[in-house]
Parts: sequence; structure tokens; C-alpha cells
Amino acid sequence: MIAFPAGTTEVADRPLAPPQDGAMVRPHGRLLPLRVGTRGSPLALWQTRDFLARITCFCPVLRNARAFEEHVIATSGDLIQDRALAEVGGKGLFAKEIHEALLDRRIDFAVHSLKDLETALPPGIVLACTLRREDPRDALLLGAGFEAAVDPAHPFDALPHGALIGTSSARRQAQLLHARPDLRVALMRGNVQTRLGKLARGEVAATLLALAGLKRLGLEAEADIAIDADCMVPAACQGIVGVTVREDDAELRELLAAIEDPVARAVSSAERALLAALDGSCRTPIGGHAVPLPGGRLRLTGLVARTDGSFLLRRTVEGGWRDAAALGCDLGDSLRRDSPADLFC
Ligand SMILES: NCc1[nH]cc(CCC(=O)O)c1CC(=O)O
Repeated sequence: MIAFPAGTTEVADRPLAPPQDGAMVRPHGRLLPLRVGTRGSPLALWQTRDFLARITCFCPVLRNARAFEEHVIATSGDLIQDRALAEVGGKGLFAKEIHEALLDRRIDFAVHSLKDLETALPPGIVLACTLRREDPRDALLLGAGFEAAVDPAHPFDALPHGALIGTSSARRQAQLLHARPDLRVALMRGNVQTRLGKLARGEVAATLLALAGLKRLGLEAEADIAIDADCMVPAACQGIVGVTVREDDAELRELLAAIEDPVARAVSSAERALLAALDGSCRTPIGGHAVPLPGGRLRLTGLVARTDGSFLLRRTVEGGWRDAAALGCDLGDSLRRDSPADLFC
């Protein structure tokens, strides 16, 4: 049975019955509030609230102050700020505790930056919904004194010889050093605001961040240039928000599937399949970027590199939307076959 009438235009403007012992039972039997899990960073909270606003627009029966309950969950990835995540081990560091909360039924669904979500989800958890993609490009942010005109075709030319660039992304580091071997890279973790602070204090000459995060936080003006995806291949699913639920929660799965963006689903299937086929560690520089083409087709670019930029392999393929996952898988296999074995675990 469908819990929420998908596509309904009904507006629940009548006051709902007073909650009994803190929870409301809707006519279809589902207990409200729905509990949403999220990380606590400003970006994560923005994405979660944006998602809740969308779901409410689509399903007005949820238009009630008590319809949702936000559960902020600190993840291992949030707690480790001073070391490269690879040292700490493994993938899925940004979602482990959130998956546990879902499986323990402490939350009903969770909102993620899809690029931080491991490709192999734990048994019992599914990706129920992908939202429309925000700009997937990386942005270059220059510190004070470097704001000379940036040539969009050669964004890295704006950086002085030997400049120190802050990033903790192996993918950004590899592509930057491949183009400019003279540059030096400093590990820079923390949320978007922390990184902007380090740039403002002159600790680094420049940094690279996802344009999507800057836009969502209203900080787009901090970006000196959006780097073309051909110049720096974005991370798989950069700019896409995804929602996970328990596999056995048919009601919520149905609701979430109804509001998902089919283009985001197709490109994320291709990009996540590419990532899964490559099976790199979280320190293997890997890029994946799919764009929809007319006629139900996709163009998928994949990249594998060495962190110091001394090796870089990039390939582009095309295929049908319906074969998005197979396209990603085949491209991943081909990149892996033609890359040095030590890049993979
Ligand atoms: N790894 C952190 C992270 N996860 C998602 C985003 C940005 C938003 C997105 O890519 O959807 C960021 C910040 C960044 O890479 O600059």
C-alpha cells in the first residue's frame, strides 16, 4: 500500500490531530514524524532542508511542522580532521554511523552528498532517490593578491610558480600536478568555511572546492573560476544529493522514487558503476563525469591518475541511458586494465 499519495495535489491545511505521546499516526497508518538522518555541517544541513522542502512540495500531506524530525549524526569522517582519511582506513567514513542509525530504526531515511557515499551500500540499505544535479565542476579559489584575470581555457596559469595549493582531494591534486608539476600541495581538510578561512589567512595561495557546495551555501562569489570538466574531471556524483532508506521500507521507497530526477539517476548509475569497477582506495585519484545527450544517450568520462600527477589516463565513451551502469562498468574495467596495478588495492 502506498503511504503517501504520489503526485497528489491535496493540501493538508486542516490542523492535524494532536500528537499522542509525541508521535502522529496519519490516516494511512504511517507514524509521523519521519526521522531524517544528516551530517551536521552547514552544507549537509542545507541539503537536508532543501530535500525536505522538495518532498513537502510534492507531497503536501507532509506540510506540517511536525512531519519531520532532523537527526544530526556525527560520522567518523567528521571527527577526523587532521589526517588524510586514507590513513584512517577505508571507504564509507562519512556514512557508517548514518547507516547504523537506519538499520537500527533510529531514523527512517538519510540525505547524503552522493560523492561521499560508498558504492557498495550495506545489506538492507538502498539508494532510493537522486536529486537534480547542481553544477558538477570544481572551482578554483585564489587567495588575496592572486586575483589577476584568469583565462578560462588555462585556469591554472593564474597560479604563481611553486605556489602552495590547499586540498585534501587526491583527484584534484593529481590533475593539478599533472598540469603544473611545479606546484606544491598542502593537506587541507575541514568543511567549506574552514577551508575559506585558511585561504583568507594566506595559509595557502589557492584552493579547489566543489562549485555545488559553494553555490548551495551562497558562496559562489568566492570562486574565481569554474574549471571546465574537461580540464579537471569532477568526482563521481559531485553535485548530486542522494537519499538512502531501508530496503524493506516499501512506503518510503515508493515516495522517494516518485520525486527522483531521472537524469541524475542515469548519470549517477554510470559514474558509480565506473567507481565500483575501478575499486580504488579513497586515495586513488579517480574522476567520473557523465552528461546526458539528446536521444536518451550519455557521454561518460573517466579518469585514473597517480597522486603526484606523473600518470594520468582519461577516456570518454558514449552509450544509452538504459545501459548507464554497464557503460560505467566497462569504462572502469578498461581504465583499470591500462593503468599501473599499484594504483589499486
Ligand atoms: N568531500 C566533501 C564534500 N562532499 C560534497 C561536497 C560538495 C557538494 C557536492 O559535491 O555535492 C564537498 C565539498 C567539496 O568537495 O568541495
